[in-house]
Amino acid sequence: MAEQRIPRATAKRLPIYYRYLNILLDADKTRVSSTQLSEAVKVDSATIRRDFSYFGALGKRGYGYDVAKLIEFFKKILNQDQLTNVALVGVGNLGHALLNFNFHQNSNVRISAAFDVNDNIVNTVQSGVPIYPLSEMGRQLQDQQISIAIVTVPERTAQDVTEQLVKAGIKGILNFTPRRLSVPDSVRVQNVDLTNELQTLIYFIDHYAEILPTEGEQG
Ligand SMILES: NC(=O)c1ccc[n+]([C@@H]2O[C@H](COP(=O)([O-])OP(=O)(O)OC[C@H]3O[C@@H](n4cnc5c(N)ncnc54)[C@H](O)[C@@H]3O)[C@@H](O)[C@H]2O)c1
Repeated sequence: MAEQRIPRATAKRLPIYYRYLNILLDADKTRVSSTQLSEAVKVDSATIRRDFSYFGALGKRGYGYDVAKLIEFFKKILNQDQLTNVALVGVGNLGHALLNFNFHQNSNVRISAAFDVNDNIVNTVQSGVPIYPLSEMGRQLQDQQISIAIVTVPERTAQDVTEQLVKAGIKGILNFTPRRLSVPDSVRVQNVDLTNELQTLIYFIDHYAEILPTEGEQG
């Protein structure tokens, strides 16, 4: 990832830009203006220009941005020029869905190892991903150089699993459980809560339907 600190809202938009730039490249487009990008990704053009300026990517007036150069640029920032392996802990309903989805069709992230306590699925391969017992977590994470884990275990075991992940050297956790996890400062947790997202959406539709979303809410 980029060394410089960028606003969280900007970081969240980078994959959206990257995906659309690849669509342009596939369509043999060599350049794009911030206005065209804005219409496609539904982020206002001033925000796009500001986002790009954090990385020193400055468009030329009357020319716009060079698509291939931007892609190369974002590829590095997003680590798309190398495959990032991530682990999944808890292969139940949600875990299975994520395994089926796997990420590598759309990005250079893939789930390369999954862990569970259920004897019926441990030591099997699901959607092309091996499921290991928890006892193998430390070794697998180290061997596969995995530093990110997705946690989809029941809430009651989430903290315990987190502690094992931290012990195994994990640096980032994508937490799907309702439990707010305690981790050392060196570990970053990103919470995903579909109910919360839906409620936020309902709130905005009910209260602000006529107002365009601002930067913080977009993307
Ligand atoms: N964030 C969201 O939007 C969202 C949506 C749905 C579910 N969830 C949450 O995701 C989690 C999983 O939900 P689900 O429906 O897939 O549950 P599930 O019961 O179907 O699956 C849980 C899996 O975790 C395994 N497991 C239990 N203890 C474990 C441990 N200590 N180590 C490793 N694996 C363990 C179980 O064997 C099972 O395979 C729950 O916490 C649920 O609340 C979140």
